[in-house]
Amino acid sequence: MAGRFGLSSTAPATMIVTNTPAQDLAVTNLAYCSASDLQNYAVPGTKLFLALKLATGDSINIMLKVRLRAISSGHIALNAIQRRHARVSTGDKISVARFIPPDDFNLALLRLDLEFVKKGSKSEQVDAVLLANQLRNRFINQIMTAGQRASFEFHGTNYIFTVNQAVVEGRDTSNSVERGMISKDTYFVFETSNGSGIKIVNQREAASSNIFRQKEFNLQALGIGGLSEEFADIFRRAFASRVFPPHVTSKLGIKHVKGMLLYGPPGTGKTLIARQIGKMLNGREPKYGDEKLTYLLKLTVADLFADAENDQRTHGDQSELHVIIFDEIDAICKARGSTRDGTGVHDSIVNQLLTKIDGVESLNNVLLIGMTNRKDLLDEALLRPGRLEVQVEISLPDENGRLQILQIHTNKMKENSFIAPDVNLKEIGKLTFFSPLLR
Ligand SMILES: Nc1ncnc2c1ncn2[C@@H]1O[C@H](COP(=O)(O)OP(=O)(O)OP(=O)(O)O)[C@@H](O)[C@H]1O
Repeated sequence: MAGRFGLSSTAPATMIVTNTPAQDLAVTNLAYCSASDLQNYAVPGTKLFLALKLATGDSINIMLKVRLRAISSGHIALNAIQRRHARVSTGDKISVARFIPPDDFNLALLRLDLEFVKKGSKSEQVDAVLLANQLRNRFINQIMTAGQRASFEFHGTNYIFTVNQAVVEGRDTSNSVERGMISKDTYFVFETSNGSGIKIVNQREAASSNIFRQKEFNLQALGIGGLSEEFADIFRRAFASRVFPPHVTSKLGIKHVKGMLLYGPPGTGKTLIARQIGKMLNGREPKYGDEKLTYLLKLTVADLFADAENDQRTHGDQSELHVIIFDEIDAICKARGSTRDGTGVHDSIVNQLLTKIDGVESLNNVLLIGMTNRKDLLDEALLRPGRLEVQVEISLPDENGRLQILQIHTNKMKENSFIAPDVNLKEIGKLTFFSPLLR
C-alpha cells in the first residue's frame, strides 16, 4: 500500500491547521509550515517538499507542496479552498505524512473547469495558450487530483479551477486515483460551464497540431447545407484525437481514427462532405481512389498510400495528415468472395487496404474516407474498429436543411438578380419533402 501511493516510511505527524499567514499566499495552492517541520517532507534527491494529508472517514486526501514560513512548529497553514477540500477547519488536528512521488507521476493532461472567485455578471475572455503557460509555471511540480480546486490570479481577475480529469503519462488510470504532478510538458484543456461568464479563446490553437486551415467553419460558406449535426459527429469522432499535439497523444496512448464511412441515399452530399473535409485540412491535397482501380494493377493501392508512408518514415509523429477518399467504395470493396469475375482483384484490394490501415506496419497519418449508398455490400472486415470505424449516416435533409441547400444553390442567382423577388425559398423548402409514396 505504502509503495503504491508513494508514501515514505516516516511516521505521519499530527499537525494543527491554521490559516494562511498572508493574503498573497492564499493563491499559491501551497501549504506552509515551520523550518523544523519542513525537513520531514523533503523528497530525497529533489528540492521538493511534499506532504499528504491522510484521510479519515470519507475525507479526501490532499497533496501539499510545503513551503517554509514563520509558523509555529506543529502547525500547518492551509488556505480556505484547501481546508474545504480536505474538510478541516482551523484548529483541527490532522495527520500528515511525507509523500514520495512514484515513477512516471508526471501529468500528460489536465482538464480544468474555470470559474470566477467572485460570481457576478461580468464576463472575461481567457486566452488558453497564455493561461496554460502561466499555470504550468506557477503550479510546476504541484500534485493535482481529480476533484481538487485551487485559486489563481490571471490578468487581475481571481479564478478557481476544479480538476475534471488528470491523466498521468502512459498509465492506465482506470483503477487508481486520478492524480499526478504538473510538469513542463503537461497539457492543459480548459472548460467552463454555461453562464460562467468566461469565454475560452485560442483553445484549438493551444490544442492544435494545426490540422485545420481555419479555426471556425461556416458550413454554408463551404456549400454544405443542413448537415451541421452530421458534421459535428464527424468532427467529434474522427478528428478530436488529432487536435492534441503528437507528444500528448502518444503519452495518452490515444489511437487516431484512420477510417470513416459516410453512407446514405444517393445525392445527399456524401461526396461533397468528403471533398470539403479534404480542403479544410491543412495537410496535402486528398487523394482519390475510385472504381477505375479495379481495372488497374495491385500497385494502385500502394501508390495511393506511398506519400503517406514516405512521410511517416521521414517525419514520424510529426507527419501531416494524408486523406484518401474512396467514392462508391462498395464498387471496389465488396465482401470478399462475392465477386465472381475470376480475377480476385476485388479481394486483393480489400486485403491491401486492410493491411495499410490496420496491418503490422500500419500508418498513423492517414484518414481513409469511404462513401457508399450500399453499406450492406461492403466487406464486413472493413467496418471493424481500427478500420472504417466511424460510420456516419448522411440522410435526407429536413425542412431547415432543404432551405439551406436551396439558399446555397440560388445564391449566385440572387446576387445577379436572376431570381424573382417573390420566390419564397422557405415555402419551397417546405414543399420539397421526399415521400416514399412518390417513388
Ligand atoms: N447537403 C447539401 N448541401 C448542398 N448541396 C448538396 C447537399 N447534398 C447534395 N448537394 C448537391 O447535390 C450534388 C450531389 O451530391 P453528392 O454527389 O455529394 O451526393 P452523394 O451523397 O455523394 O451521392 P452519390 O451517393 O450518388 O454519390 C452535390 O454536388 C451538391 O451540388
